[in-house]
Amino acid sequence: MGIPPLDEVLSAVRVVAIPTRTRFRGITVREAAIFAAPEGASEFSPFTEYGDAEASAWLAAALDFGWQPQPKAHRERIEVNATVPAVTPAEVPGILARFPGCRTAKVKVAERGQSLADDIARVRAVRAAMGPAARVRVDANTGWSVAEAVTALAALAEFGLDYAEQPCVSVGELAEVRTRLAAAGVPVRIAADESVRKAADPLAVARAGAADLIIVKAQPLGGVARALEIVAEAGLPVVVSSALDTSVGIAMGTQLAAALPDGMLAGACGLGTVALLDGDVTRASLVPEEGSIPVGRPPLDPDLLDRYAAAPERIAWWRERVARCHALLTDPRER
Ligand SMILES: O=C(O)CCC(=O)c1ccccc1C(=O)O
Ligand SMILES: [Mg+2]
Repeated sequence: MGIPPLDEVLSAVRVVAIPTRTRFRGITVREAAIFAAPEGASEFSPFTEYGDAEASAWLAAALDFGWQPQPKAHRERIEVNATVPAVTPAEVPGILARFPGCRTAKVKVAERGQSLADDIARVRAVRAAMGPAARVRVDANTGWSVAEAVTALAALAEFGLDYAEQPCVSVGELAEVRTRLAAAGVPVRIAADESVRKAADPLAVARAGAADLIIVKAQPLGGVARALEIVAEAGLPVVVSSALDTSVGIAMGTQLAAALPDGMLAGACGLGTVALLDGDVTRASLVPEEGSIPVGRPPLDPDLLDRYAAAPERIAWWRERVARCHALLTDPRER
């Protein structure tokens, strides 16, 4: 894949700072670099604490989506899950209301500073609000030890869980949780997220048999085409997810989900998160309607790019980050 020259990339970039409607991952303002690129709008939005080596995969994805033709879409809409941050039970109905028609919810658990009792109360509130037929998932974002994961998932299993996403940090721990839950007769599947998107080897988890399914995200995996290769090699069912992107980054996710062969998708995708933002860069936001979002590339809105423009020092910071990551992708001496 040819990488466009840095001056062309920098002349296409805008930087936005969009408030979130609810604190998520400790974030209350989401910053993103948005490109008005030849193939359509593209997004580069690694979290600000990520180093350049990790962020450069996100830039490869943004340049691929903005400058290269994308694979054929096999579907027009993508079913999405409601994403429930680590809120109190009283806040659950308000969060779910932003995801109209969604029959699957993914609930954040194991948040730092909270207890298992908080997680149980939150999952109970989600199950109560959605009814017995809904699918309920949890995402611990590596927050548990093996022992904590087994205890927590045995307790949460009473609410009927579709799967538990990344209960622990390492591939070895995921495998152990999976084995211990099976031995204890606890019917909870394990999904790998960080073990795919942050690992030097995204296929290690599949090779080790450490998960029942994998979460794939286009930006951290280096783009739609690379993510499709990983899916094909992993041979496990897939849920496509995002990283709290604007509708432009979500569009990259819909492109990936729509390109997957039938039968690979393990249910609703985690692509409904524009509903958690208090703004966007397009008037055609990819927010859930009747439980799904459309596949496609929404046009950038110049007024919204102005309204959410980041402060000058943040724009400079992002432009320098783009330049450093671009160098990592193009200059062999940087490897
Ligand atoms: O999968 C979803 O429902 C939404 C995306 C999500 O949870 C997320 C968003 C930002 C950073 C990390 C994660 C994650 O899946 O761990
Ligand atoms: Mg996750």
